[in-house]
Amino acid sequence: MVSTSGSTLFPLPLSRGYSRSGLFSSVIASNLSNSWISSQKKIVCACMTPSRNVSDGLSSYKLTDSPYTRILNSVEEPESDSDVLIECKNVYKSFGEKHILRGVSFKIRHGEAVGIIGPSGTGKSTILKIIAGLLAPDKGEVYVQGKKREGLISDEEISISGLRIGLVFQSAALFDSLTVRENVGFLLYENSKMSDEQISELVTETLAAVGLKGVEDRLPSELSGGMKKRVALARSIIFDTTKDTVEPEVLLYDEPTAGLDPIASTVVEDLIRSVHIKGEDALGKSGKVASYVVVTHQHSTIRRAVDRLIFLYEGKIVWEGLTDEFTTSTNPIVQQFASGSLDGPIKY
Ligand SMILES: Nc1ncnc2c1ncn2[C@@H]1O[C@H](COP(=O)(O)OP(=O)(O)OP(=O)(O)O)[C@@H](O)[C@H]1O
Repeated sequence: MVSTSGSTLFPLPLSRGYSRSGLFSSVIASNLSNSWISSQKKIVCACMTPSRNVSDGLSSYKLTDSPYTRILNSVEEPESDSDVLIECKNVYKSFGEKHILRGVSFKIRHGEAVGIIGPSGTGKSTILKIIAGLLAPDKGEVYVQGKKREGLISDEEISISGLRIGLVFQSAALFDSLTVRENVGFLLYENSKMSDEQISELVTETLAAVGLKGVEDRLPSELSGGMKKRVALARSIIFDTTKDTVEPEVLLYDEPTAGLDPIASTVVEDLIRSVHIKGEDALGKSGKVASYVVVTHQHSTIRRAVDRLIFLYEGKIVWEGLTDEFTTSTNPIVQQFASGSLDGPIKY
């Protein structure tokens, strides 16, 4: 996980010299290291994996509105890549002597809900950070809407790609000394021309969309773990309503249900669905998130929140398929992982 001293948010073009009060600047300074701040300008990214069952052969795809509905019982990918938001091509990443990613390739298409699963330490969070532009691959490329990303995230890239990429961290990573309203509206307070009243209204509306009411003036310490995750989600889906166009958005969730009880997990899983363009939020409006990628270990999250899975093991994709196919796969790695057995190719 990205270490942020318990405080961070995405997407985040951090303050560019303008701050409507000293409050946010001082909070950032007290919460985040300079190197972290300078690395967090803004995320623009979207990856989607073609549903390909590497070891089992591709089974039927049933995704409604998916390009894969056209290629039932075929290992071929859709002919057109016009809906590909993010592509990772042969990505390698090492940390010192540890070779974490060893040639990872996949695409994320518009409208997809993708899960990345696999044993601990196989590089799932690392691939999210590479997609988000927080880490650079040692080798290989990341394409955002067909445009190759050079280096890490930058302001230039934002305007070129026109795709907003949000990363929702495992810990809700809220600013402890800011209220819920200030946390959710943070980017708008820092970067938009919206008035405080407009932002406050929008924050209330966005919180309602994730099923939270009357918590605007609370501090994060006054919220339960599940509520904090919902606040973090609200923060990642709030948009500047004074802009003419709303950028398409890809959200990357890193273990969004880790540490939650089963019911709180269900709430968060449904929330993830509801803010997707195929879902409907608590206010009955369709969601704005074009595609999302979830890294998770939770079976309930796999079943409930994603349509397609990518299985990462020892730095490579060893299996891809629909969520339904996960438990019936004949791939011994997948079978062992799905059953939680100690016997099998995965060694601990
Ligand atoms: N910045 C870093 N410096 C050194 N090693 C790192 C760094 N980031 C990750 N690693 C190492 O890379 C490996 C993969 O980490 P990563 O967090 O991507 O795994 P993961 O699959 O998400 O694991 P988990 O399921 O346990 O969260 C781990 O061994 C981790 O210690």
